[in-house]
Amino acid sequence: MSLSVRFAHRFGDFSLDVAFEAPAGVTALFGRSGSGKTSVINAVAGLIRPEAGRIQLGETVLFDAERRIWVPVHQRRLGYVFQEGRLFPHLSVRQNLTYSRWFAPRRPGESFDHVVGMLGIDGLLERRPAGLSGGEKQRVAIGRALLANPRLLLMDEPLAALDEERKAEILPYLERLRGETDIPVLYVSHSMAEVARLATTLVLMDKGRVVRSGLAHEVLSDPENVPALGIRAAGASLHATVTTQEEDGLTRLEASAGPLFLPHVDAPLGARLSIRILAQDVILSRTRPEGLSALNILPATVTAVRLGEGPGAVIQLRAGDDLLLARITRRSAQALELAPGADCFAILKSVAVAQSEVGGAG
Ligand SMILES: Nc1ncnc2c1ncn2[C@@H]1O[C@H](COP(=O)(O)OP(=O)(O)OP(=O)(O)O)[C@@H](O)[C@H]1O
Repeated sequence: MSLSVRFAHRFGDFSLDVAFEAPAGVTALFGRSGSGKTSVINAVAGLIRPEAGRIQLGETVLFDAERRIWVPVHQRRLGYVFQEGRLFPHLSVRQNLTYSRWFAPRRPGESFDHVVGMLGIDGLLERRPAGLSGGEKQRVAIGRALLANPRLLLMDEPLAALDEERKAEILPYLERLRGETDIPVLYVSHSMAEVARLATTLVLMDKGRVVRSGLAHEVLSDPENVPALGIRAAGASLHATVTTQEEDGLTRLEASAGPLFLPHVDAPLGARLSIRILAQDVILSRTRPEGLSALNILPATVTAVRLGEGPGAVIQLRAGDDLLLARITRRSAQALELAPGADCFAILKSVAVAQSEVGGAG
């Protein structure tokens, strides 16, 4: 099932005019604060009624300004997960999870045991929300939303209230959800690390407009999108398989361009991972460097060069089957004669890759 969104709306001076498709999988809405992400979620949820446009989920038209169609919130069959879990404090986890089923249509949906197992909340069922950690509460909130048998899941900054440790604990469950459900998930976040890990589709927003949308890995690895993403957040993902846990604490992985050594990655041998490499953590050389402390040196070919307004340049490279981005100076780009087709070596410092940047390949 796919969600199709096209609408325009005005709040005072702020005008929102957006169009995008969200297929099954996780569609992340990404953009600066005030770019209109929550307003898009609210229009899809039926909390604001846009002035013009059309919103359709599968065969169901939720809103059509011209045909005066407007399905009210409670009939849209949406699951909504907010920043705070908003669980009922007086009910147990089990009662919180089953509560929404009273209102869900009597249709075979996600089974209770499946959802509880997928989110790892089997051990919490008899507890009250007050005794749960923030990450556990969010997992219960996601479970409750799924058990209402929704046709679309809306998640507005679901991890923003959690510390890094709790975020890291919950991300693998969201990756599982992405793999196991066939309903579209609209996911608002302003954390690029989260978006890069979870999104299958990415909608980049700026000042009430969609700047770019498409497959997440394509949008993220396109140097032309770097200004919209922010230079510090720019980067692309390498796919690699865990091959050895080494004695000195490093994990060896095999990417299609060659071996990679990262600080210990907690994943079984054979696991297929997606590793986000920030553009600012990649150094380029035209010849294979020797006597260098960096362990990760991948042969690559330049596929695109984007010279910035200032002294910087962003280079897109193909390394095996993956695309990488490197942020270097314009001066180095010229000195190294980096142009599409040029062969070079991408040098990645292994300690630069944070654990939060390593996720399951979706
Ligand atoms: N009901 C409303 N009335 C007036 N203005 C509104 C209303 N809802 C949103 N806006 C304005 O629309 C703009 C976009 O807000 P929105 O919350 O959608 O952005 P956002 O990208 O989700 O931001 P953030 O990341 O800070 O949550 C803001 O300028 C906001 O003040």
